[in-house]
Amino acid sequence: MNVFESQAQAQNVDKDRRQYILSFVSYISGTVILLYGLPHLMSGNVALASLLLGTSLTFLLTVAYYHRTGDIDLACKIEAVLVVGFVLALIYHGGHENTALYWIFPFPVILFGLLGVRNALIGNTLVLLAIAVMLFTPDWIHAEYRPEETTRFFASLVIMVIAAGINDFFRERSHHKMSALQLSREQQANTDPLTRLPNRRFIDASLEPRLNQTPDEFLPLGVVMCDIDHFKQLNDQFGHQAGDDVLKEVARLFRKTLRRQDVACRTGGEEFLIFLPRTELTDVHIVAEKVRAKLANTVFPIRGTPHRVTASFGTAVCHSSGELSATVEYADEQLYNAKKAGRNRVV
Ligand SMILES: Nc1nc2c(ncn2[C@@H]2O[C@H](COP(=O)(O)OP(=O)(O)OP(=O)(O)O)[C@@H](O)[C@H]2O)c(=O)[nH]1
Repeated sequence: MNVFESQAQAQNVDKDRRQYILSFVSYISGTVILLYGLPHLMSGNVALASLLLGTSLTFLLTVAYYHRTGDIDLACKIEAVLVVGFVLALIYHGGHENTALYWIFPFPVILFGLLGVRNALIGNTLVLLAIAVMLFTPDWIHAEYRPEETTRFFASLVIMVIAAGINDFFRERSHHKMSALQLSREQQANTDPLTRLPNRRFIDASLEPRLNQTPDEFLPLGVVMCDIDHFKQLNDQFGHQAGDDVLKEVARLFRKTLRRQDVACRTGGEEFLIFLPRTELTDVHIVAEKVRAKLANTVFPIRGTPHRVTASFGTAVCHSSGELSATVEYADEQLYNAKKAGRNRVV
């Protein structure tokens, strides 16, 4: 399990941005192109009307495809291909009274929004090359542009692509920096500074929301509550620093013993909660027993003398996303029973 969620949240923010651009291109541009195309249909300009109405329809179909599948990457790629096709076809045709060149400017910017800096730069460069070929070999195209118009248009389009590329490059870079900063803040807030394990806040801020979002990834969720035995005595006898060293060593043992998808959190002084995704009670017991035995057999050198530390464990299993708190409470009760029954055991 990815313990910290900020990376995924940053990706969601970026996905939202691309979704807005896709919707803007599809709904706004699609509608404008449709309204622009209808009069040409009425006036019998079939070629231009088909180009405009066909583009408008395919824009709307692409956004419908996205709403059906949720596949933003593919939807943006399809939309980008349509944008490029529309631009080239419009330049070829010339549009209404050969005014096509005036309508092209927004589209390189749209490509940056849909594809990201790298892919949009490649796409825009190819489009520029294709436009250059079309404009500077006028015999190949249907439209008739004035030579001075094509040169100025092309120069300003190149500047536009460069400006949009620079703008998007720095926007993307600051987005990455901000998400890295957010990730590090989130990690700090959700991490116990002594043991570097996730803390109680992590459970509320990250684990529980994820359990609610994707319960199948977790359920049945094994819960083990663990509490070091006679820790006060150890602190009193050897000092707080020795107690801290033991806590760090216990955290290290958890990391070494548990699976990658399991999460051990430090929830209180000498109290830990271990979450075992997709684990039934029998296996929860086996894991807790393995941790218990490993801890009991570990020798802690405290002030130069070997020392042994034990812990008690309470186990439970969460079968539905709404039951997490109740399951943790039950594991706590089981821990109490383990303490009552003599400590250094799993109940
Ligand atoms: N070194 C150290 N000690 C801590 C920390 N947090 C809590 N403690 C100590 O942990 C001890 C917990 O003691 P108790 O709750 O009485 O539990 P216990 O002595 O382990 O007894 P049982 O749980 O019944 O076996 C207290 O002395 C706390 O001061 C910490 O971060 N570092």
